[in-house]
Amino acid sequence: MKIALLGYGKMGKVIEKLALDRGHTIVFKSTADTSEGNFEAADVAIEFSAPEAAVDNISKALKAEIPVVSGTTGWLNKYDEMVKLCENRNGSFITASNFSVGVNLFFSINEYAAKLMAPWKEYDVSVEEIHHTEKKDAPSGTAISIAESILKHSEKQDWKLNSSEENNLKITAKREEDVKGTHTVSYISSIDTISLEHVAHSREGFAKGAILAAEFLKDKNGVFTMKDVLGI
Ligand SMILES: NC(=O)c1ccc[n+]([C@@H]2O[C@H](COP(=O)([O-])OP(=O)(O)OC[C@H]3O[C@@H](n4cnc5c(N)ncnc54)[C@H](O)[C@@H]3O)[C@@H](O)[C@H]2O)c1
Ligand SMILES: O=C(O)C1=N[C@H](C(=O)O)CCC1
Repeated sequence: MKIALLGYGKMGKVIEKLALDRGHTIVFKSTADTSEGNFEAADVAIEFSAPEAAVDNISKALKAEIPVVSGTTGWLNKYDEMVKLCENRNGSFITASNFSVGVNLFFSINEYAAKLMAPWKEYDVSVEEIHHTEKKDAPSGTAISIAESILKHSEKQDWKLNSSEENNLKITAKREEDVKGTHTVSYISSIDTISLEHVAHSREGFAKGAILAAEFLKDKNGVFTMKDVLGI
C-alpha cells in the first residue's frame, strides 16, 4: 500500500518503520510546518497529528477520496461532522482512541467487568490514566472510551476529570516522563479492591493496530471501528 502520513511525530515515525517492514511505501509525510511527497498518490492516509489539526487532515483526505485512519485524540466533538463528510463523499474512515490490539481486548474486558460489577453497589469505580509529559489532551481518549463503557452499566451520570462527586465517574490523569500509556480501572470497597490494568510498553502496539486498520480499510467504503477490524 502507498501510505500518506499526516503527522510525523512520535507515532508517525513508529508507523513509518513498521509499515516499511510490512512492505508498504510512504509516499507523503506532513508535520505542522512541512510536507514532502505526493499526497494524491496515496492508497490510504494515516493521521496522528494534534487535536487542533485532526479535522482539517481528515477532511483533506476524504475530499481527495483517500481512505483515512485517524488516531489523533481530543477532537471527537467533531466526529459526527467527519462521519457526514465521509458518507457524502462515499469515502472510508476509521478513528479509534487507541489502535492497540491489547487495549481493544481490554475494552471488551472492561465492558464485561462493568456489567458484572453493576449490582455490587459497595464498590466505587474510578479510572486512572498515566501518559508522558508531552501529551496535549487530558484525560486520554482511551480513558474516555473506558469511562463511556462503564457509564452504560452504572448509575453515575457522567465522567469527570479529577472530581470526587459521588454521582460522577472520576478519571484521574497523571503526566510522567516517558510513560507510553497506562490505564487502570479500580473497583474499591471498604473490604477489597479489584483492578484491571493495561500498560503499553512501547508505541508499537498503537502503530501496528493503525496499520492493520489501514490494510482493512483500503478497499472498503464506510465508517468503521476497531471492532470491525479485529472481528471482536
Ligand atoms: N489512537 C491511538 O492509538 C493513539 C496512540 C498514540 C497517540 N495517539 C494520539 O495521536 C496524536 C499524535 O501523537 P504523537 O505522540 O505522535 O504526537 P507528536 O506531538 O509526537 O506528533 C504530532 C505530529 O503532528 C504534527 N502536526 C501538527 N499539526 C499538523 C498538521 N496541521 N498537519 C500535519 N501534521 C501536523 C506535528 O508537527 C508532529 O509531527 C495525539 O493526539 C495522541 O493522543 C493516539
Ligand atoms: O501518547 C499518547 O498521546 C496516547 N494517546 C492515546 C489516548 O489519548 O488515549 C492513546 C495512548 C497514547
